[in-house]
Amino acid sequence: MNTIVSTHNLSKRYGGAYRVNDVNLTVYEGEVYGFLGPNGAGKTTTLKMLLGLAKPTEGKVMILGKDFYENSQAILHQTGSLIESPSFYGHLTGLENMRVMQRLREAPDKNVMEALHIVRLENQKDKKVSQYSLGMKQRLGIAMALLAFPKLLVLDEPTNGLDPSGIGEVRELIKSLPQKYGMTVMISSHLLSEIEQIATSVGIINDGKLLFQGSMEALQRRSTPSILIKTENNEAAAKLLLSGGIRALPKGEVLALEGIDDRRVAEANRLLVQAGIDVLRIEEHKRNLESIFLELTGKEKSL
Ligand SMILES: Nc1ncnc2c1ncn2[C@@H]1O[C@H](COP(=O)(O)OP(=O)(O)OP(=O)(O)O)[C@@H](O)[C@H]1O
Repeated sequence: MNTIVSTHNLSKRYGGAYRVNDVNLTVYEGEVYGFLGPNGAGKTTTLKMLLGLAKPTEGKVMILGKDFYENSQAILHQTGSLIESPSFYGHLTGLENMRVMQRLREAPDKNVMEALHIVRLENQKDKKVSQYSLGMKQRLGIAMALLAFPKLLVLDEPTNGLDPSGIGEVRELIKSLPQKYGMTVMISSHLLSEIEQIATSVGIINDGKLLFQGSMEALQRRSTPSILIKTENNEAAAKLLLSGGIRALPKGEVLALEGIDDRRVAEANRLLVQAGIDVLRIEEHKRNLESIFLELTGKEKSL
């Protein structure tokens, strides 16, 4: 697998504090990489550094196999992005705005209509952008990012301001880009549910630090349920189970057995009963991705 983006100890300090701290990202070709974190985690700052919109305090950015800061012109030519709110000429139509961008990006004529078609703005293309809704503006921003049909597309919270049907459309659009156009997509969001539905890989950032990076499957694997057992003597039970190779961690009134299958649950139960320790309760505690995310970020309230 080709690496399209990698960062090495990427850091950014604003004032006295590190807002992005030693971040090592790896994004492979053809992925939709979800960059997830609560508000203020450092997503936008990281994405800006990938695109030369903010200067790293420390660290290195490699894009398409080259050092970004030594090859920024060539790399930006193969990159499309939408960072924070898109800016437009309100007195011009959607199409005219696209034409301005087309000239800047030296993109072929046919791309303009194709990009407008992808974001479903063909029928609104002759309206002035000042009369566009927020969702239409967001879609025009995505069309502009798509205009050169770049190898790498970077979208910062692209569904912001969209209504539920708009969110669904943009989600489907993003998911189709790797297959249809060979693009690699990075998309940031503070919503786990959104990333879960779009991304094939995930990076989770909080307080400037990358807490998890891997495939969506790897993240989902961490959500195996734990088994909670309550006995009449948890301390003795934990010792006994450990001697049988089963780790049981005390959690309040119960013992938690992480990541074990049904057979091992039966074995644990048998061990306890045979040793004369009454088992009062066995229950399954399902951990969902939300709880893993909260555990990683420790930010329950901001979600
Ligand atoms: N130009 C700047 N000057 C000073 N501090 C900044 C600047 N830009 C960002 N920060 C700070 O850096 C931290 C990370 O901000 P950033 O915008 O990267 O977060 P984020 O994860 O994108 O969150 P959000 O979803 O709210 O935009 C915040 O504490 C923010 O206040």
